[in-house]
Amino acid sequence: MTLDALKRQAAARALEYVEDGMRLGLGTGSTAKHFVELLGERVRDGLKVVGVPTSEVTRADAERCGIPLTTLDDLDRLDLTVDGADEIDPDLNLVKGGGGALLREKIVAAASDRMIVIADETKWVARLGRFPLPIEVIPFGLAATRRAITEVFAKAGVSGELVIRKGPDGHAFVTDGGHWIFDAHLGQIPDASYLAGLLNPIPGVVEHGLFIGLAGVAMLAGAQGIRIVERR
Ligand SMILES: O=C(CO)[C@H](O)[C@H](O)COP(=O)(O)O
Repeated sequence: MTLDALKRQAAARALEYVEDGMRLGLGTGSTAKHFVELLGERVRDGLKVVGVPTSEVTRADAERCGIPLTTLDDLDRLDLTVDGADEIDPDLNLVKGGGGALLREKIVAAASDRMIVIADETKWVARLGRFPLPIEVIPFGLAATRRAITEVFAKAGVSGELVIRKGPDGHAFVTDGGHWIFDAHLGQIPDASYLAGLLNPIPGVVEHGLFIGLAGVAMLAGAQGIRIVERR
């Protein structure tokens, strides 16, 4: 089975958790796109839900699939967010942001009573850090922000190259919020929670891709079927 087929299976399993009347956070990426498409089929069959997209790409996909959309300005809380991830560890801490939507993804996940992360088994890791950690930054004062990030890396016992992400045109990739992204090639992150706490207060850092304590359940699709892992 292809990776894409596994992603669709994980998305289909998460759909079983969706109930009539739910307010849903809609994730971004190739796995979340499957969820949006499958949800759209259910909506066309009469399911009543409303969604908050985590990116402009997902907004366009959801609109195309006929899913009614709203914003976090019009809702206090969401019942459930379903999103993909770049890495998932046994505590269900995540690295996200490979698709560049980490800021809105984290805002939406934090506003949700529950987050289900959907992925193929290749995203499961014993320890986060193999996937370059996305750090969304303000372009102003970039060198100062880079220095501050490097200092907290040393404090957290990690190191690695910080590379400004490029778009297909060769220029800096610009997020939906108008920011840039550093991809931090760390290899491994011994204490993701500690590193997250050190990155949060850096003035030029808008957000980072460490999602600590946000996911409640992971649905991991592999050759043997779907493995469901609940946060301990
Ligand atoms: O964090 C994300 C986007 O910002 C995605 O959820 C993450 O990159 C996984 O994407 P995919 O499902 O395509 O592997």
